[in-house]
Amino acid sequence: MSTSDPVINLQTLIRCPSVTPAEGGALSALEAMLLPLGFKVERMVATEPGMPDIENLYARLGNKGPHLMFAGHTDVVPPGDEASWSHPPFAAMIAGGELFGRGAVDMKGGIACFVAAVARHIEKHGMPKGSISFLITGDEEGPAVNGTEKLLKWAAERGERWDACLVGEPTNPDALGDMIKIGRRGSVSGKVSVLGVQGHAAYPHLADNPLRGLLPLASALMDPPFDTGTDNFPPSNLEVTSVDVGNPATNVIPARASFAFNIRFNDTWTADTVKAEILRRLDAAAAGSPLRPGRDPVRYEITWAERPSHVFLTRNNALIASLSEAVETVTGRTPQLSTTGGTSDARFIKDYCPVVEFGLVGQTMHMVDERVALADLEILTQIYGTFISRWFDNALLP
Ligand SMILES: N[C@@H](CCC[C@H](NC(=O)CCC(=O)O)C(=O)O)C(=O)O
Ligand SMILES: [Zn+2]
Ligand SMILES: [Zn+2]
Repeated sequence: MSTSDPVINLQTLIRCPSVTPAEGGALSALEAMLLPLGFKVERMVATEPGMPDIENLYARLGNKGPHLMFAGHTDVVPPGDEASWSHPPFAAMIAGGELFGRGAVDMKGGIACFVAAVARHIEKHGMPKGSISFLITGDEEGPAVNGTEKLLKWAAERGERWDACLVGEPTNPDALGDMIKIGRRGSVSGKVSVLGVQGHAAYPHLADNPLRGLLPLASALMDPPFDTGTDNFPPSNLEVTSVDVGNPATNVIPARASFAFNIRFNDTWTADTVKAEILRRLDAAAAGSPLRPGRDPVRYEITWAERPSHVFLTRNNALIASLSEAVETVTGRTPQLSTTGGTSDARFIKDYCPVVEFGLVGQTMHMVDERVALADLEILTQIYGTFISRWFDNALLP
């Protein structure tokens, strides 16, 4: 099997229906691509009480340093309404110069190009001047509890050490060469419950409507802005993502009402300081709510989602330069170095080695008719190949 063609690699991967948490044959297909290239491939199943077991894969080519890791995920989000797709989501059909299928850009496409780039490197230059590893999880789109975080720990406990990592998530907004991600904002979620007194809607003086308290508390979290951004990060931003009362009766004032929120925060904050600011805002709004004249302060409870995601910025100039130069060499374009968007598994990898992210154009990720231009698969393979050569050359400089 020729693994130097990213289109064939991607068709093979898309035809494995690996919707989280199913492995769907995707890791086995990847293993079959890596073994003939000389990789030592290991499969690791991660478990957590109350959660589905997840299959992950770690593969290494070479046994000396320097050591470059490629990281990503083979799990995909569900296809949604399959009848709405122009081509079946797991058929990997090609039409009009594009390859259609769930995971085409997020991010089986990135993995297909990793493999093709390594295969071509070996064909052209022989074995790499150090080691290349693939750290691939089946739990990125899900809770991410049995995925990259555990796989890294498992590999590190077996003595694995890495000098740098490239994550192949789709980082480009419009065209290949637009954007490299060099860090990510942090993320904290929580739920606020406002406590009231249940009663008859026609006798409100006998009750205490929690919705009158909820509105100023929710507003106080969203405005004013937490900051205006920093040198390396966009502004922090909090969104109220859900309001829940669960009251089926129109003539009953409910006993409690709650709202959920999520904040993406920059390096002005840590998870702890941003939580403290959220509490400060809630307390101020609860005490001074203009919607409750003459009443006691709003009573509320808050629960935080279990695991915050921490903000990070990669400062390894050699790694960033190797990737930027590779993008420029192949596309003629200078990529923006960005920390925009959501979090990724790079938030776990940054604890082990410097990490950057570059992949396909993300416009159709998670959508019906997710698809990638065949030309982009070829270009990304060339970028990854150029990056491999440059990174090892830089890493081996005296
Ligand atoms: N489900 C995971 C983490 C969710 C990560 C998610 N990331 C993206 O959507 C990537 C988008 C981008 O590249 O900008 C997010 O930011 O919510 C968990 O709960 O840990
Ligand atoms: Zn992804
Ligand atoms: Zn995704």
